[in-house]
Amino acid sequence: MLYTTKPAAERRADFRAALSSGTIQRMPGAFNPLSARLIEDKGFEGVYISGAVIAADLGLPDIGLTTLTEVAGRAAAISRMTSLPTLVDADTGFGEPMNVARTVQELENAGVAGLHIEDQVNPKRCGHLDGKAVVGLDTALKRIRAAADARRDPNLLIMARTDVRAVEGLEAAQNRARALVDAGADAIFPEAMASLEEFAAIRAAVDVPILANMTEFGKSDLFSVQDLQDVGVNLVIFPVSLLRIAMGAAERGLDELAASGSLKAEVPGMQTRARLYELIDYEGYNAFDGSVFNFTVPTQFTGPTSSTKE
Ligand SMILES: C[C@](O)(C(=O)O)[C@H](CC(=O)O)C(=O)O
Ligand SMILES: [Mg+2]
Repeated sequence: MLYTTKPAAERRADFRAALSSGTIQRMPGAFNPLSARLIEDKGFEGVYISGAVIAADLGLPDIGLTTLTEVAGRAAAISRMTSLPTLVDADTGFGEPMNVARTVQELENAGVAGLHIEDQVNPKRCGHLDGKAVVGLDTALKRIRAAADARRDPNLLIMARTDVRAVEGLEAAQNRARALVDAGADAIFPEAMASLEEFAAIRAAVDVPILANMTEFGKSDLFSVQDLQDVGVNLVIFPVSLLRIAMGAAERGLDELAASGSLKAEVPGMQTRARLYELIDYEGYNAFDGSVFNFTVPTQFTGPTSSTKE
């Protein structure tokens, strides 16, 4: 009930340990707080909180229009739903290095295990689109130094994302990754890698954990978790995937409703009422107050609640 009882400090310590375990950490992006619950229930190791998803959810393009308050609110709402570590996308840090310091403290307050700050200029864009621009090395390093100095929990993971690969090439990305680690980055997110060999090159350049971004319709092929682990990647995100899947299903459902006037044909593909209540732990609330769950869920169409569980 009311979800995680594990303090954020413990989730951060867990994340640090997992990243040095040698086993790749799989972090699908939660497109809302409830989907974080699903990610945990299905046995994944962590939850990603995507800036692109927060923006899309607000009906905005992912070009740095969302505010720190919106991102921190969403990060808190998702982080409280899971005992897994959460990693949040802090875009360019929401301003100058001083703003980056405040960003880190607000996101730390939100209970995340880690955050990433990128070296794009503002207005930024999806890292897998053409026409990006990056800030100079000096500004990029200042952002990361400010971030590392601002945290109060030493286990809060400060990840530096570099978008340099698509702008200046792989060698420049390796050099920038090294400099970002020297400036205090605990991990590196090399954006828009073109191949597994490129991930291996970043792996060879730094000795901190590295992330692979398996976003669909982007510049990287969708490598398997095993392939990424084999080239030394420590965590992989599927940032927008669940939103894309859910929106795809919503479109198909609306088409069906418009065409036939009923959603009856869609019901077998829907999450059942019983499964929804299981995920939100309705019964846990009932144990607290017996008057909240004094009904039975109709069995019509409910099916097994955990049919996909092992
Ligand atoms: C990872 C990312 O920063 C995000 O906001 O989720 C995006 C994902 C996307 O737009 O596909 C990115 O810039 O790669
Ligand atoms: Mg982003």
